Amino acid sequence: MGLCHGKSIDHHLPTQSQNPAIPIEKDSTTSNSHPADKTSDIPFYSPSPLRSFFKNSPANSANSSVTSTPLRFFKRPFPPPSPAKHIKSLLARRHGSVKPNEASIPEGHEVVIGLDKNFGYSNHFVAHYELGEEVGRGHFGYTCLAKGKKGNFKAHDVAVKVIPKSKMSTAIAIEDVRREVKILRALTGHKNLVQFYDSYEDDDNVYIVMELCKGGELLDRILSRGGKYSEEDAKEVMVQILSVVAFCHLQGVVHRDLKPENFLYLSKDAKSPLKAIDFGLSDYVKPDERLNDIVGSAYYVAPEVLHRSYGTEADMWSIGVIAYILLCGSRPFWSRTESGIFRAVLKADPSFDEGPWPNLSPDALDFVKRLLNKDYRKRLTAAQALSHPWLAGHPDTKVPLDMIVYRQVKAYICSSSLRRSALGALARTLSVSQLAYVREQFNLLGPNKSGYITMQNFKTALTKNVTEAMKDSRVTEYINVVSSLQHRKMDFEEFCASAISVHQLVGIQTWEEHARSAYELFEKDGNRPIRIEELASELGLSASVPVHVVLQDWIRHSDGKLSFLGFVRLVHGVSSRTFQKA
Ligand SMILES: Nc1ncnc2c1ncn2[C@@H]1O[C@H](COP(=O)(O)OP(=O)(O)OP(=O)(O)O)[C@@H](O)[C@H]1O
Ligand SMILES: [Ca+2]
Ligand SMILES: [Ca+2]
Repeated sequence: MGLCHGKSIDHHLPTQSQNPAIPIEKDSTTSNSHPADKTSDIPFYSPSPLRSFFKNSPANSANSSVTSTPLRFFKRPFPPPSPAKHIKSLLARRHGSVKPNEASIPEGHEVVIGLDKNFGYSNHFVAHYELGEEVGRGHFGYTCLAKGKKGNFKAHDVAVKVIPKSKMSTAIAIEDVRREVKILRALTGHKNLVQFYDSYEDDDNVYIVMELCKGGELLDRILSRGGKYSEEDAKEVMVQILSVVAFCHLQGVVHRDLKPENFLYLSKDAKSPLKAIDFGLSDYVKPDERLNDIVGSAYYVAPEVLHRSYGTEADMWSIGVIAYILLCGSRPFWSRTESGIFRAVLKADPSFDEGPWPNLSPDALDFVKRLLNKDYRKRLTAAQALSHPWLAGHPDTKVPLDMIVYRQVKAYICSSSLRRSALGALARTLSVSQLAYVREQFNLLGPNKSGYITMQNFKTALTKNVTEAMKDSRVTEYINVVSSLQHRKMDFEEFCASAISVHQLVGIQTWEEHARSAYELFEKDGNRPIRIEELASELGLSASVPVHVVLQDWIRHSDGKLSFLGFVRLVHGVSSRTFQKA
């Protein structure tokens, strides 16, 4: 669990102004000298031994003379954040009385009565594997090398994450481990996801056996380059992260702890694939569902997670933070204390003024900004991010099906004819390149020879992508219910109107122009005189809404047709709840 205690870049990036020649390795001065850093002298927080793989690498030695580390690294030292205040208490609630500095207490120290710590996994770990040296540690688990003794894995090297049962002192902590194994087991078959092999248990531990990643953490590579990537190298990383996250989201799984420590390279090779690990905080989420528990790592946590209402978009924020770090080498939201970081996440805009941002491509800037949008509705989804012009030309970019499209289309079908025609006008203002992602999604849905799709196509397309996780997350069930409601055909033009997200369009620079030209088109063949009562009923507003008050500006007094404001509000989509909230 990486809440605020994950290894931070601070531990490893000494400030050049203090000591320009310090190679990037474990920095004992920063980690031990700061009084707030209670984690620094804890065995669980020592840097992963995998770092030693890098010690003699050319990238690492070259780094000792790095001069291009961005300004923010020079200006102030990066003491680790102080232990969490309110978030720390949430962590404690989740994991009982476990405090970071108790993380290495021998098994059996905490006696918790009444918790069922039987997972139903095989008891024969020792018969199957020979445990070797430790290769990494996290908050509640440590990972060892192991060799198979028999069966398919005989003489094969694997990684085993060992999670001591003594650390599972609440039902939630036990459930987290159960879910971690279940999700890892279910999410098979993506090349950027660590391959799960098996799970075991004995009286003391749970053992998760998986593919061994020998290439170290992404964090190590970032550090070994002085924290800055060229755009091309950053793209390489981003495409892989987005690809696996788009896959998880389609399966109805939100990772909730995306950070450079949780991506490992399979080998030390420069071209090695990157693998997502650590599904310890992951959860299932249906397309319309909102989660509310605050989990994650402080630097990477999305604002809506702190507001306790979030979905898969929270992962996209974390990816935005990773992208920002890759491209400029410093964190977008930084403070000395954890509560300060949260304040920054909620209120501050990341800086794009200092070097190297002015020299980066406008596409790179736009990409990062559209991930670090505080309004989760305006943020890119993983599939959209893969279609973003910054990555679109990349050879490994393969855009998968995006559940947001399903959500949009469903909302469109349930909308009034007035709104559908307004959305149609808006879609007609978008260029072919702006609609490239919608076109890709349409093709993925497999239109028939005449170029039409129905909701049934969503079901068929999803079935092609189904894993156990999709069943566990009940995404399939959700699709089944809705597809039985609607069999209407839709051509590409109508699909565009239905699939575009107005909230996301508002986030682009040219929104105002689109809205104006769409209104002109709507004026020509969609706008008509409408009474307030009729409008209210088209919008499906309940009787409790004072329609003459809230809708009066929606109608143009000169001719009784929809005003520009009414048009804009209409395309956003409204419900009685919108007005009750206002
Ligand atoms: N498949 C693997 N191959 C090699 N090393 C691994 C593997 N899985 C995990 N590790 C190492 O073990 C470390 C801890 O694993 P993991 O992040 O899953 O543990 P955790 O206790 O859940 O961590 P956290 O404190 O971030 O929640 C990783 O950071 C990594 O260095
Ligand atoms: Ca974890
Ligand atoms: Ca981890």
